[in-house]
Amino acid sequence: MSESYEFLFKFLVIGSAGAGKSCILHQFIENKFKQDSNHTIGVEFGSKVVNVGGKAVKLQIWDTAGQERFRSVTRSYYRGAAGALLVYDITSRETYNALTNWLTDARTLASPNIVIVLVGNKKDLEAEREVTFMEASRFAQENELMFLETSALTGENVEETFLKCARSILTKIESGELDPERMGSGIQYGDALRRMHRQEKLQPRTSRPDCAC
Ligand SMILES: Nc1nc2c(ncn2[C@@H]2O[C@H](COP(=O)(O)OP(=O)(O)OP(=O)(O)O)[C@@H](O)[C@H]2O)c(=O)[nH]1
Repeated sequence: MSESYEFLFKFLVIGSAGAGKSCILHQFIENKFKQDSNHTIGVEFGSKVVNVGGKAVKLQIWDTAGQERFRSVTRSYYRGAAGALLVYDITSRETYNALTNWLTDARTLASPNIVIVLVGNKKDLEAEREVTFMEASRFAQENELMFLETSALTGENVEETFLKCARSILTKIESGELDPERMGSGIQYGDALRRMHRQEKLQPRTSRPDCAC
């Protein structure tokens, strides 16, 4: 598959251990459920080119360990992320209660303009649910987050979650709210756009046909 893309966005996947972060990433990239997922040691990486409103966007995704003992390592990956998936497990109130801490880390350590999607995972385990959709939805609203429930097992809403985050970033670039050229924006131009910008810089459009000077 061609690796040609217009933008590259750096994404983080954060949240408590066992929430299903690695399984979500695996489902997104491989289109299948990761059997026997072990705890992530430090950070893992994946990437995929997606179509966002007709534009090819490469998502460079860093899947971080949820375990406390890796916190100092994972924190060093937050810088310069354009988007984040903040994951909890709908069958574990403990992972939901930890969201505020994860959110504080994301907002202080990553780019201040980071786009965050709250993800309630394990939607397939309805009978074991401990956190209602309404409750999490309210939390998302209060904290200006987008919100979706997913199942890494069935694949429900997994791709939609990444696309939702990418779409929001792209909209902000197009409206001028996000500047891809700002250091640490977590956004890079792909080859075609980079060439165009370089050319514009080399050949500034100074001569105007209607100009008498
Ligand atoms: N039923 C169900 N189980 C899931 C789902 N997603 C993950 N799991 C299970 O939850 C457990 C933890 O999943 P992981 O993806 O390893 O969790 P993690 O958030 O990456 O954990 P850390 O790497 O320790 O931070 C595994 O046993 C998975 O099989 C899901 O959507 N549904």
